[in-house]
Amino acid sequence: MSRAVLSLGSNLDDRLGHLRSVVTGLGDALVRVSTVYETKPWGVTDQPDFLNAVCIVDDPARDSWAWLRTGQALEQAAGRVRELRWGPRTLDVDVVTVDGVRSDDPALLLPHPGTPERASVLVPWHEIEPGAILPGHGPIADLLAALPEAERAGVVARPDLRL
Ligand SMILES: Nc1ncnc2c1ncn2[C@@H]1O[C@H](COP(=O)(O)OP(=O)(O)OP(=O)(O)O)[C@@H](O)[C@H]1O
Ligand SMILES: Nc1nc2c(c(=O)[nH]1)N=C(CO)CN2
Repeated sequence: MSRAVLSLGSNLDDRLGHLRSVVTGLGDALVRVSTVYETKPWGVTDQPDFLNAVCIVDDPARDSWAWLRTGQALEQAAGRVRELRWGPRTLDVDVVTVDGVRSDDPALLLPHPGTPERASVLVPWHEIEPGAILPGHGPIADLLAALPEAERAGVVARPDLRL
């Protein structure tokens, strides 16, 4: 196991700087990274807009748990404090998929269960891997097409913000 899709989000402090810290921290494991998107918050809607991006990573030495630990270490380095569920955060790194792995361990749910409903994940992922399949759910192009137009409209590319 080695290849993973990670979703990145930030809506506090230096949002772009936090996303950049992930790109830097992943180093040679980074294969591809999407454009940065400005997105309307889902879940808790009374909070600042997010910057979101998705990246593909590859490292034969890391399994799915190692990708989770990598994400958590990057969150900690960005000063993340766990407060409200779905609330504001300096940096959120979710493991979306790792190869075809399925896991129902609450500490590492794979694929990440929020993915089919989240335009903030599907839009950037589709940009860098249009033919991707979400294990157990099918082509991400179909998941994206099934979302309400308002959800997709809340995800706006920010090509002026370079990772
Ligand atoms: N695929 C996954 N990626 C990241 N964390 C996961 C995953 N599956 C389970 N978790 C667990 O979720 C917890 C972190 O949740 P977090 O506070 O980031 O949730 P959230 O970002 O508010 O909500 P959501 O998980 O719906 O995006 C951690 O304890 C982690 O072990
Ligand atoms: N648009 C958007 N909304 C969110 C996000 C996120 O990354 N993007 N993350 C959340 C916490 O998990 C809650 N809400």
